[in-house]
Amino acid sequence: MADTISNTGLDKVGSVLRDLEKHGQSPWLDFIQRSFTEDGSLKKLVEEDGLRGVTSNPAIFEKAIGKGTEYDPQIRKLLEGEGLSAGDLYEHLAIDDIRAACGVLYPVFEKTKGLDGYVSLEVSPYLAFDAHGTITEARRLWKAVGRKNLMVKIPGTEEGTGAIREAIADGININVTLLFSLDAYKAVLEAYISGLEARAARGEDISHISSVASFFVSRIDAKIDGEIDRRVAAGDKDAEALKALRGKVAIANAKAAYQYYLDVKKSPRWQALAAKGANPQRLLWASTGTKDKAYSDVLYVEELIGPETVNTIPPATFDAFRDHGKLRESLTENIEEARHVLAEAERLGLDLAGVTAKLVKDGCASFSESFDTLLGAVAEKRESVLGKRLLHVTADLPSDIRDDVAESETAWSKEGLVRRIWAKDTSVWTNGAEAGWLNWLTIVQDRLWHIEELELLARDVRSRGFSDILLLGMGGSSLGPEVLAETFGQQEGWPKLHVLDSTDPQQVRAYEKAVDLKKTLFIVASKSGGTLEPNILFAHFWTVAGQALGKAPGDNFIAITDPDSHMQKVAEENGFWRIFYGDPKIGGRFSVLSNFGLVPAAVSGLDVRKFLTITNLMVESCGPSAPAHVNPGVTLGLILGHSAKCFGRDKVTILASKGIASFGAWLEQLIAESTGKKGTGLIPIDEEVLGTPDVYGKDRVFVDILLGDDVPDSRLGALREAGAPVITVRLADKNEIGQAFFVFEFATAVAGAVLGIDPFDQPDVEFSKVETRKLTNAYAETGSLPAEEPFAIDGKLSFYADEKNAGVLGGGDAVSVLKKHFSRVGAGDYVGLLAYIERNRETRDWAQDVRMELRDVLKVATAAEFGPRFLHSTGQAYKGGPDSGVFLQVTAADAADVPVPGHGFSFGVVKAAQARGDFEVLSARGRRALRVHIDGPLEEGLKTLATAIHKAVAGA
Ligand SMILES: O=P(O)(O)OC[C@H]1O[C@](O)(CO)[C@@H](O)[C@@H]1O
Ligand SMILES: O=C[C@H](O)[C@H](O)COP(=O)(O)O
Repeated sequence: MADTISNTGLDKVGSVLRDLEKHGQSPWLDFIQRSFTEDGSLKKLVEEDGLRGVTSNPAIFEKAIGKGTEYDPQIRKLLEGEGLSAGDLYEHLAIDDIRAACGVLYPVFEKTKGLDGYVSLEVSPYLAFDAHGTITEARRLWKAVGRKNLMVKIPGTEEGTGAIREAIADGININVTLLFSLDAYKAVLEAYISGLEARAARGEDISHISSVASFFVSRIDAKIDGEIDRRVAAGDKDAEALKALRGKVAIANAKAAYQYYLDVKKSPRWQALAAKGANPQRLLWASTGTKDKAYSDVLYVEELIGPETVNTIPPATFDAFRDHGKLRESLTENIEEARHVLAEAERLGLDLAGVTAKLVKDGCASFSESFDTLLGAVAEKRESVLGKRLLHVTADLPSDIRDDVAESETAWSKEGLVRRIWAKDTSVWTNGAEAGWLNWLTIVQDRLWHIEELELLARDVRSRGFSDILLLGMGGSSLGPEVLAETFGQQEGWPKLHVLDSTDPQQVRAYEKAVDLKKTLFIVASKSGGTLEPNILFAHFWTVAGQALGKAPGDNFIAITDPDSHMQKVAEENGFWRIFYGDPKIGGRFSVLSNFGLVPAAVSGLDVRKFLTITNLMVESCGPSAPAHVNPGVTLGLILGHSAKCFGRDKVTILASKGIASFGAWLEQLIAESTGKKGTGLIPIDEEVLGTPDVYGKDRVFVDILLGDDVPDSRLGALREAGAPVITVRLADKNEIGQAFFVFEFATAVAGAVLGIDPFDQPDVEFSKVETRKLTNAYAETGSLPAEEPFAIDGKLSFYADEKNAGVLGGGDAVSVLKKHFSRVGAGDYVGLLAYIERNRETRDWAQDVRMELRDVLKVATAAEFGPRFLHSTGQAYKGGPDSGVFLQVTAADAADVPVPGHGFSFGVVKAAQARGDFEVLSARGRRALRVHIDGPLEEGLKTLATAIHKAVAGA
């Protein structure tokens, strides 16, 4: 079938199409395309064939916009300014086309006094079963197109029917689409009439409202004929009677609908409306292209000609009818025969009601599919036009994972899961409390609307001449700011941002020394406001800043916290300079694009408006109108989720370019705390140096986050060849880091859906907090932590474990205990080194050396973490995730302690209690956990421990 009208025959005098008018039927065209309107072809049809209207649908727009390059210049232009989504772009293009066609048809509209000259634009097919969504969209489109000769197309589903009534009462012209059954048509006509009545009752004019009921024809025959053929082939006893119905049922059904129309028109109820100027809702024959080549190619035009009707004819049929169509008033012919056909169909069990009901469903689904394809094509064009303004996610996957992910993308599209995420539909996850944690989806736009607050703050901070900013917070309140501080560095003329997320006394002192206390702006960041660390860090720095300044330092303190939190009270009571609020519907690890990341960004001199504007491009890329297969957040999430769930590849190994190296620490929390629960989840592995394929098991997926033109580590090639999945996330420059935050947030939500968990809670973190609280309370009461007994001692190293672990590890020297511990590591496990010591360059190097040796010898994934920082990050997964972790906790005697003002304990005590609380929960969860405590100087103890580990695993 031709996609466009050929102009052959246009020169013929007296087009037969024009003569349809003599029978009271208006020919409309079931087709729209920009070039066709622009080059005058549409106008020619109006002038020479008497064309009186145009209809479009998602499948038609898919062909027009989704294919070829005709619309590319406009897409490029539209994307020059603000960041539009695929859905926004489609709507701009479609509305322009509809308006242009409305312009061509307007003379017809005027000449026929509003009877004809309409152009139809369909509401999103995704809304077919959503009454509220449909009416909202119908109103929006009516306004956006702004043409009197527009008809908004609404499906005649049950939900659509309610919207139709409202739209008519509003005075919007409606083309009801996807009508197959007489019953649905009756309901729609009732909606039209009652809509008019409602409007008339309000004393409003009803004479300008126009509506058509699009009754689909050929699709019915295609279905019924298929069933007939199937039964005949199966040797049905009624084969002959069935064959006699082939190609007849759809037309008979249409004729029955027309009879109903005539009856209603005669009714007193209609007459009353007619007296007020109401126009009848004409029947429009849709789906009139012949689908079965055995039939005449003009069957569904020739057989449905009658007064007060419309036939919207597809291009090829239009040409064919012009060429050899015959005119006669066929619609009112042989009504009895039509009734007989319908009765026969019923007698023979062809189930017209069932077929038409299914056709509605299938019709909605297939328009949704076309819309997906269309939006997908637009999204791809958008991505290519935006080019380096967007980060790019690509993946190199082994075929089994690739196929699985592709299948899942199709399922995600079919089930509308992207839109359901945006609609906060909890059934995407566990039907739990997820809806209360989804405002991160819209926070970028929200913050852009309030950007002046942040810009004002930035100006004020700059004018006050601070030298440093010290942010005190944990997890989601610190890791995002830390990425910003490390990625962008100190901005010229702005204070330097430091982030402190530790209770280690040495570390606290080190930060205190690193800043000029008199010229430092302190940010206390805690969403809940109740987290222990920011509260005690506040107590300490409030005291030392006060001492340095010689007065209460409230003017140098800012709080970022959720409304009504304990921290808000603290800030108010102490006269903080400013308080900024978080959104309580965003969890900590999803909060970096809220004030928790933006306030530190603004005060350290980053251009937050630019940052958010760039980030918003990615929000749109992952938006509700970006179908699964072109949605980078979905692709990323599905790969991560499926690799773990179906292929045992649950160690997400993060590699990052030097310029954005700290991103991994933020990503670790997001992935681990979100997915690591109920015995499942993804285990992030950050900062491992790449090795050769032989040091890896089959439990890895690699995520390579590259900046600019950085080339991937050459060793990745060998891993890829060895069958490891490799995802590349490429940022054109650092300013796209906000896009990286968002795309991983979206991906994590998707991976959570794949894993069947609630990605927004953190059930196991709470337990170690409880254990810690018990211990600090005990200390405050008794002046010491409860005594504990090592099960083995070797010089300055003492070993602790629960009874079960101690039983397995036995006594002996350090090497033998460690040997037994690491001998429990098997394929698919990971080793977690959990160090409750100061985190500085030297200790990080130490931990890195030890973990790399363990990785290379044991050939398993390794994590090197510092407490209590990781407690608010990967700690959740270590306790609640898969039982594949083998942990070595490292604690040490503090060289010097720092008291916590106003509390009966010190930082050293808190850190010790946190380590013990953490260890108790690991043990209670049955994990393979060993604690080694270092007495004496730390550096020496770490060396001894590293040597013991080396010996323990040598030759393993
Ligand atoms: O911002 P808050 O409430 O102090 O919490 C800090 C961190 O602690 C956690 O609740 C885990 O303990 C994280 O989810 C969060 O990011
Ligand atoms: O309004 C027009 C309908 O969307 C169209 O006629 C459907 O035709 P089809 O059945 O050929 O897709």
